[in-house]
Amino acid sequence: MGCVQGKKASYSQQRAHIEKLKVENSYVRGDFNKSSRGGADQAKKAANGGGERKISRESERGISGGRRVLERVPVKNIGADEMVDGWPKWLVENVRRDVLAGLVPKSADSYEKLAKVGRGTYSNVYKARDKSSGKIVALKKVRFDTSKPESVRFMAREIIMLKKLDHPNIIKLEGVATSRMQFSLYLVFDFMQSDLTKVISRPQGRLTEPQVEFFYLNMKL
Ligand SMILES: Nc1ncnc2c1ncn2[C@@H]1O[C@H](COP(=O)(O)OP(=O)(O)OP(=O)(O)O)[C@@H](O)[C@H]1O
Repeated sequence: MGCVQGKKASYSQQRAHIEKLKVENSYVRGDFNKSSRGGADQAKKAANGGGERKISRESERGISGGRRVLERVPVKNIGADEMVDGWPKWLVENVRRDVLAGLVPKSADSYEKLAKVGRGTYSNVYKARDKSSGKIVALKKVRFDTSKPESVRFMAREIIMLKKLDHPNIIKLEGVATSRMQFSLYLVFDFMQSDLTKVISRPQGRLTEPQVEFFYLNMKL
């Protein structure tokens, strides 16, 4: 086992590599609750004919004399996305047709958000109910730094892979929903009641050896 692990990149190495790729491809890092609220406010404003506003973020520009030089740069206008066939224009213009093939564009308004259940490095995850079917799903909100083609294509690759993956141990991508916030999308997944982190940190204490073996084998399958 040790030899196998020695040859392959560890989970944390793989994870670090993915995080690096996301940074390089303009995913937006961190908690964007405030921005999300801003987005909702802006959507309301837009609905009222209130127009757009610029938001800015601190971006690392370089290191000078050992100190990080931060610059406030305008990132994007928040307002309604221009839509093409139900999808945001910036999305259809930057991904291959097959990425969205078979996906029916839904709006985030088709879901009732019930609770925020998790936070990824570049996303917030919500438990939500599909208003038409009543199904409980997980909405993973991914936001992009800008509408840079490479950031959208990076996400498109993720969608292509998720669409292909069909395995009982891999959570299924149900669809993609559009957001009221510009340059932002929801990936819609089956809702999982628990995950390995919750299982490991359960109040009953450490897992037994057979349980560890069970989870290990399932991860390898
Ligand atoms: N399908 C789901 N059902 C229930 N909870 C989920 C689901 N997907 C993610 N979560 C919750 O959200 C948390 C963060 O999600 P995830 O692990 O996918 O983030 P990540 O891979 O770090 O995301 P990012 O793409 O932003 O890097 C998970 O630890 C889990 O608690």
